Amino acid sequence: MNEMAPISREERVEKLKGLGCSRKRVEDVRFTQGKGNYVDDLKLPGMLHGDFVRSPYAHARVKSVDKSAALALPGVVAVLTAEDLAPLNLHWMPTLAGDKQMVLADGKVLFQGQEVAFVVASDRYVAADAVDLVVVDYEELPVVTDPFKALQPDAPVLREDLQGRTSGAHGDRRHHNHIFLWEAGDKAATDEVIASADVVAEEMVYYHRTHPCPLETCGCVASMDTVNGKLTVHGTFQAPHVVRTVASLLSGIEEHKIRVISPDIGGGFGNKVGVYPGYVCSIVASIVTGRPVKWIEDRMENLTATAFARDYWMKGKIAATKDGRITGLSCHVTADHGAFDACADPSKFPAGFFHICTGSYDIPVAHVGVDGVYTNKAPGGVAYRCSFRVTEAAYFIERMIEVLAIELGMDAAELRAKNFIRKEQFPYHSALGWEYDSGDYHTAWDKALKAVGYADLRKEQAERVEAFRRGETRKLIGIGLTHFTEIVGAGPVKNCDILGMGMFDSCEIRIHPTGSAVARLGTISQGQGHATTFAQILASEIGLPADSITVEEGDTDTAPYGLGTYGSRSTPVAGAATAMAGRKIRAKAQMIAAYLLEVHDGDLEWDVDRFVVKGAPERFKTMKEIAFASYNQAIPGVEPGLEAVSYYDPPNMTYPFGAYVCVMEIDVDTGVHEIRQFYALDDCGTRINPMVIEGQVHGGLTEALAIAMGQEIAYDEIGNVKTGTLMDFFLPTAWETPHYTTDFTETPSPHHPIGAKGVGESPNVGGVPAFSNAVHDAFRPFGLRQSHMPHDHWRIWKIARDLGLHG
Ligand code: PCD
Ligand SMILES: [Cu+]
Repeated sequence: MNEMAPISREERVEKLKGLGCSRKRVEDVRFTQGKGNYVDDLKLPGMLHGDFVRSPYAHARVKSVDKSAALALPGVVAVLTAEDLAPLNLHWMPTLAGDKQMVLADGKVLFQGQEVAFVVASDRYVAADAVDLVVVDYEELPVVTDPFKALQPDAPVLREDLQGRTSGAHGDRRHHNHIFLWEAGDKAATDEVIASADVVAEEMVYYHRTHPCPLETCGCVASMDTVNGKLTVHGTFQAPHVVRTVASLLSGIEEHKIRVISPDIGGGFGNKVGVYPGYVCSIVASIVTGRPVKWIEDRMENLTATAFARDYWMKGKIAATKDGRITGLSCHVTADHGAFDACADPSKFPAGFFHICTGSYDIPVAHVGVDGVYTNKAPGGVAYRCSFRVTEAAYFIERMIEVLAIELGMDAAELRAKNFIRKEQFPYHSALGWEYDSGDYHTAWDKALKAVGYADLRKEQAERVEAFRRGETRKLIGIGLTHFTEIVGAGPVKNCDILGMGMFDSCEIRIHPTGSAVARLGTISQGQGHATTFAQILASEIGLPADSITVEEGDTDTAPYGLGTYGSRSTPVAGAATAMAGRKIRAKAQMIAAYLLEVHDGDLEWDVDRFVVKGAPERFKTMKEIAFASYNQAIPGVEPGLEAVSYYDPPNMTYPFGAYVCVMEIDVDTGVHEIRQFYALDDCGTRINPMVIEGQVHGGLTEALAIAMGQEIAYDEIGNVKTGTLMDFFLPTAWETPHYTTDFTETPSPHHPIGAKGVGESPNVGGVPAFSNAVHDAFRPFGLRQSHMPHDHWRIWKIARDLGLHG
């Protein structure tokens, strides 16, 4: 009797664990029990191991490579150099930015750690020993690590392969180390406003070079089945389908004969978007030897040779009226791209989406110009938890606002509120060409200031300064404010492509007869929890419990084509595809239900997990019943089965935003800081899983803490990487990580089928300026305007010293 008792509507909703539910992450059962399956766990019969000979020099001519001693070592199967790859035309490869990059040193090396030869051996240790036996004769060349010096007339020529070329993939080159000048906005109008403004604040804002440093380094296993002609590559790929297409174009192997699999990934953070020489060499080595070849980086290789992030010198001018209305903004960026332009940005945007740098403010005119420059540093320029240079943009504008507030003698919170784009201005067209889809900045800002007790904090800070001046304390208080606007979810295809591949995404759903399902997407989780959250979107759309839906990603033989996961695009693009595919399922289910209930389609309405006859609630068919009928009952005019696929090209990007406040205590004598409070309000539109969002925010804030307070990839004058190990490269642990208070407002995206915006990147975009502004704010009463990150203890101590605070 009891099991037949109808359950309430609320109970049915709850059972689905759909949108808005803090459903526990289904992935964690395997991750917390050591059952994850990462690329280095893969062991194939007869598998060989590859390892690189790397350049110790940042710039040198390679006069000869002698591999005889290495080849003589028992267990060594092959040693590849550029000469071996040249006949296959694989000694250079295209980069994501329209440049090309050496796979193995071809005549010279251009950065420390560059790949010179690839040793293949029966085990990893033999390979490493053989690396030491390869004798390379180098002739050192002058090194440039400073992008400004690289542009001087007498700077050494880095890219001899480009000599005489006056234009590149992104237009004119005006110097042998110049890559491009990219511009947006109205220069003449901006210059005019700045020239005649009441107040102009000018500053050089540097966002230093850093590195995503995922816990799992990059790697792959390439396996050529010479009998069937099929190549399988397992690897740490954030965009498996793109890797397949590129591998096909480069190797000439037909795309259906290539299978790319991203297994579990131990963090990506943008580091695993690009194509690395290790992938190409492993594939070639597998084809040559007919055996599987594994290549896995060590930590130093990852930090010194794979994609770095940032390295933007941003010279800004911001103009305002006396009472604090911003009237114009200009920015010129000198962007250090390293030895090859391998930035991961949509083709049309060599500076990514940097021109979101007007931020959350209604700025009538603006102009940006970005000069890309070659130096003797590692190539890359990936996101690292920012969609395509948005972190740089947010840091720039949030610093400029602070500097302007100093210039105006105005409170920085008030200055922000005065210039926010107002709610009724959305959709808002920015001076640099974006259409912000939605936002409600004042509500978020007021909520944040109220939550932290802003007025009281300012009072406490002022009292502390007085006490400091009286010699009663050596600690200052800094209040770091940030209001950021993100831009995530590339496409649309008409604006955004990578190597000509349009940035849509996809979802394919197959409902099984008993009412469970599998959904496959073109994206790939690296820890974000897609298997949990995408099932929730679907549960709400099709009325089957999330627990009955398996989400699969990362196998190009089974998943529909998609552009992968980075730039917080999975929710805005693949998440939308998931909802749309779900709606197709529901449309077919409605036809089936109408037949079963002997009514017209239009007489049915959807109710949580079933179709109900309007006005007759006792007559319904559940999704589970419909699924069974779809396979097992002949329905006139309807094909058997219940499947759908959606390829979704978003009409616009989504614009998440947030308001962050960091309260920091700084010891003037030691430079040691303590974060007393960190409040983060995020608005990512409709929230799929609040717990996953909170986890994303905690992770992103901790990366922001790292970047702002200590993490950097630093070079000395001759191009040695000074921070190539975790002894020197700051990676915060629970010890350094403060407590975070998270909060939210919910402003749905008007164009996304469920109103969701991305969130994964936001905490980094907003976090870095919040931490950095707190440091600056502590010393503001003593005359500090701008000081470069990272703010490690030594640099903070130096600020205090330079301001004369050490007595
Ligand atoms: N509204 C909403 C949104 C979102 N979400 C969720 O959250 C997450 C995220 O999302 P998104 O934002 O969309 O993103 P995606 O695409 O998925 O991802 C990406 C990101 O993600 C982040 N996070 C993370 N986490 C982890 N764990 N790991 C990793 O690696 C990572 N990474 C990082 C990065 S860096 Mo780049 O690449 O740089 O560009 S970008 C990035 C997922 O799960 C989702 O679903 C929800 O729930 N809701
Ligand atoms: Cu990004």
